[in-house]
Amino acid sequence: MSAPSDAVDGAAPSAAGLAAGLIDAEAERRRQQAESSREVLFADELLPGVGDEQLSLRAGLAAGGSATFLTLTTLAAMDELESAALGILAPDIRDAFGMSDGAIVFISAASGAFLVLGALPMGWLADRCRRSRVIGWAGIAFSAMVFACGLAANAFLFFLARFGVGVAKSSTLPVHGSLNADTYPIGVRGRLATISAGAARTAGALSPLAVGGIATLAGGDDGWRWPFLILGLPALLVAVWAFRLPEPPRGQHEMKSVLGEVVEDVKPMPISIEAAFARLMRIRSIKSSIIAFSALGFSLFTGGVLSNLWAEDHYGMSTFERGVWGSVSGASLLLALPIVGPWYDRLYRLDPSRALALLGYLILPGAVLLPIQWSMPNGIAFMIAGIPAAILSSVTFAMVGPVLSSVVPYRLRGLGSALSAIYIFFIGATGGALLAGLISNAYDARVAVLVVGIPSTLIGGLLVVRSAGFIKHDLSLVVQELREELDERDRQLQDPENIPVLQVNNIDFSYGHVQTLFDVGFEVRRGETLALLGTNGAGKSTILKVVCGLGTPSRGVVRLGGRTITYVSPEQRGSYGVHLLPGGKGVFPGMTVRENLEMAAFRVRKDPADRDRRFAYVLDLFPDLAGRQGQLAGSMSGGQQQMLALAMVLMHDPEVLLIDELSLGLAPVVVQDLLAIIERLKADGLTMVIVEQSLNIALAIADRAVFLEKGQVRFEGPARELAERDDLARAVFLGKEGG
Ligand SMILES: Nc1ncnc2c1ncn2[C@@H]1O[C@H](COP(=O)(O)OP(=O)(O)OP(=O)(O)O)[C@@H](O)[C@H]1O
Repeated sequence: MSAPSDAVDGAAPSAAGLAAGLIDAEAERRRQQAESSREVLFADELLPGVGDEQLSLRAGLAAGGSATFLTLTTLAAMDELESAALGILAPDIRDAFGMSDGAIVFISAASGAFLVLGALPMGWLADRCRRSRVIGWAGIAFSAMVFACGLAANAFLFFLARFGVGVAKSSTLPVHGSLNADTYPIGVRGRLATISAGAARTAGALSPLAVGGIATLAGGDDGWRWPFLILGLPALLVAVWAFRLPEPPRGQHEMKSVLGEVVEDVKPMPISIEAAFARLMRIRSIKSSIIAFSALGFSLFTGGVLSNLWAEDHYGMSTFERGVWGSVSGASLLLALPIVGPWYDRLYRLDPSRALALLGYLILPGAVLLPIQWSMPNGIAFMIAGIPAAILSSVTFAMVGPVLSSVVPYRLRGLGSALSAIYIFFIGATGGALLAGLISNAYDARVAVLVVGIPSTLIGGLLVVRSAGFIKHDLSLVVQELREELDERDRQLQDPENIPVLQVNNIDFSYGHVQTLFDVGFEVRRGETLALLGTNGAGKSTILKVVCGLGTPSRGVVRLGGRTITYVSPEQRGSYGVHLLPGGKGVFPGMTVRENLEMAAFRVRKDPADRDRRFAYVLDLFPDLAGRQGQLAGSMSGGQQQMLALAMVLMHDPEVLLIDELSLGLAPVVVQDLLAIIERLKADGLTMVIVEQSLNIALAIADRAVFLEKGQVRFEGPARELAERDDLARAVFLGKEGG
């Protein structure tokens, strides 16, 4: 039941009846929304990577060639070696530069924040450029900055060098993750991630020995510099080799698993970071796991440094002793990784939600293990007791990559990983470092670890378990999107002359938590005028926002001339010819008509011939405005201002013109003038989508109509057929103005 249809029936509903109706309608909307957010559209075996044949590691590696994996793993191992070096050398660097505990904890963990600065551009590059090049250049920068750490003359220069290392390292998560996911089949992602983490850990485990050994051998106050100076060279060699790695088609393994073939987008449209992030944060399994892993980051990143400081200050352990125990801890993780990787891959093939839940259950015991470790009576017991918690958190962190690769839309892999890097390292690592640094300075390292570590482990574990409940739904959306792409590709191949100018397919859209569009879809052909009709609040204006890029849908695709523009920015869509005339006042009232039009011609200010052509066209179309060019826009009538707003949007020479509320609030005589102009635009071949409250006006101008109710399409077809649908037509305002 809805208020508008009651009103049309002519019955005067009571206030209580209206309120009950609204409550019912809201309850129905919530039910529909809850259903659509968990609904699994396809059987398990149709989801990417689920129910596939078991794949041996060797076959998986052979499918993409082992060079990529080996190179990326070596680079990741060097990252880890370098990070571990910092943890081990922290007390020496602190003493060399006369810093406090808080300062060295902050500098070590703040690489996380520096890493975030690079993550966005790296993710953006990963989604649009050849990834091997990005990896090569980032590797070169990394080796240079590591070298600079060893040469730093004071604490500030050391801080700057750490900044450089952090930014250079930021390619690891977005670019390596994206390249690995597109190079190797889904069935081996868990194992590859654990091998990579294992190699990194081996480097990390050897690092304390190597780093401690080199620093002790070099001796003196400056011994800590040598490990940095020596590491720079091999990092440089691997980076140069990385330029030679092959570039696989994006999303190829999801496509092979779901469609049996690869549909390659050869000239993809540029992706807007804002749209990508908006879309990603609407995918619930991604959002929950990203927040979960950032909560975990609070304890994971500061834990190592604080343990080392505590071991030296409280138990009097030397650099070498700490190094040995760090190596033992790292080595014991290696025993766990070969179990978890295959376990994850097997579970994922059977049921992805169980694979994700497994990770959550592995995180939770850490909340009990931490206080046990930090209550140990001596250094050796302390180091041994820390091993189980370190293993569990590191194992689950190794799986961030495979989890994200499975649910992030393949076009957004780089930015998806960048988003998680921002959350994990900026909020998790830096937030954790600041908090732990403050608490450590005010109390001690133990209080810092317990206050920060226990809640973050609990929150992280529970959120990962929660995200397991959404993953099948989210994977089924991946399938739907891939199938839609294949159908579209086939359609374009069969009938290349007949590609619609605008396509809106399977769109879901929410304002915050309130979903307003449900599976909306329609097409507009070149030169066609489509009317969007519906009751108040049905979602008509929202559709226009989605088409012009002011809103990012949580599902579905928008295409312009057959090319996907779902993640393209509004400005860029404007340059491709999609323009919106918003409802309400669309002019600058304090400027003259001429100045308003000049503002609209800003884009072509450097091309006087084109600018003059547009002026001539618009002034010819609106002779009344031609005579009022010196008049202030605000002093004109509502109808004249609407004409000026239309003239301004036409100055952009649109290919698709979207008009919100064409006739709302205008006098009948003005509406007649407007309709004459719309007729002329139609005759000139302009494609238009017009939101219109009046059925009569819609019938007068539109070739086809889409009727919406409560965010769903109830009718799509020739406008005159809508007039014959009594049930729908009654719900629309029968236009006072037009007719
Ligand atoms: N910025 C916003 N934030 C939150 N909710 C919004 C926002 N804009 C619109 N809505 C809600 O979204 C739903 C669809 O609104 P929309 O404006 O798209 O409908 P419409 O069909 O154009 O209606 P009308 O003809 O009344 O403008 C409505 O329930 C509206 O209240």
